[in-house]
Amino acid sequence: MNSQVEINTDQATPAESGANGAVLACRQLRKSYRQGNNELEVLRGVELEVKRGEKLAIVGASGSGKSTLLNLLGGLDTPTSGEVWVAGENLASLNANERGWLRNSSLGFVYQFHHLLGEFSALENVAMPLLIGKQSVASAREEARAMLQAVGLGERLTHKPSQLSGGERQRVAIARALVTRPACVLMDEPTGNLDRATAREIHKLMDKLNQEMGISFVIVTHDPDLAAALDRCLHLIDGKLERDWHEGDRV
Ligand SMILES: Nc1ncnc2c1ncn2[C@@H]1O[C@H](COP(=O)(O)OP(=O)(O)OP(=O)(O)O)[C@@H](O)[C@H]1O
Repeated sequence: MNSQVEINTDQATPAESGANGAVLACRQLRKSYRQGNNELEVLRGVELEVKRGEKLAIVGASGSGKSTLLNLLGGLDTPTSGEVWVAGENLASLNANERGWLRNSSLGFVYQFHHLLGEFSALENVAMPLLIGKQSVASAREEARAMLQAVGLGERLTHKPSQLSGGERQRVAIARALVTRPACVLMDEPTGNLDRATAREIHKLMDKLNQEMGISFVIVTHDPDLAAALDRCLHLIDGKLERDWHEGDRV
């Protein structure tokens, strides 16, 4: 992996922070699913504030609601009640277009399975969010190339996802999430599908990009090593976020 590539930090300023310097926050967030006559209350008043540059782990048992929470924080789903604030904007106060724009400009997403577009090259996949953001093709390709170099894939620009290894595909997904210089990247089990050595490489890369670009990370993970290596680790228990009692005063 090429760690020598310089990222232009002049352009790396994350989107405006919200109140209290939070790039992402939620208040009294609740989410229930209706199944026939039954109501499944998954989130029961989640409170969260993610500061600029902070790396946060969310852990919890299978089915505790971690992906549900991440989807609400990313504006991909709507809460039953409560508020989500992204870069100082209350998502509920925006229309669908405005929400889409804010999502594209302020947030990045990385999932366990990369969700790259199979018919496009690595370069085209990474350039896509910039093109959606109405950037010119030439500058979108240039920034995508620089970001792929930053994640050590400068030699793989024209490869399609099927021509890349699992770790390389995940690095393309990370490059795609970071290329818009978002305030915060939301990750759902980003290395859950990779072997330990590759996962460790990806974790080091996330650290490097976090330090160089000041981007915040919210990472849902079952990996205790990754959770312990981040700034904070919160447990989703009974529909609420609780600090990790292993973390002492770090929360
Ligand atoms: N669209 C839906 N309709 C009904 N129930 C749902 C829906 N989405 C999720 N659930 C339920 O909500 C609960 C939380 O699901 P979620 O995927 O958020 O859990 P998770 O903590 O991410 O789990 P895992 O660690 O296994 O991925 C589960 O019991 C799930 O069955």
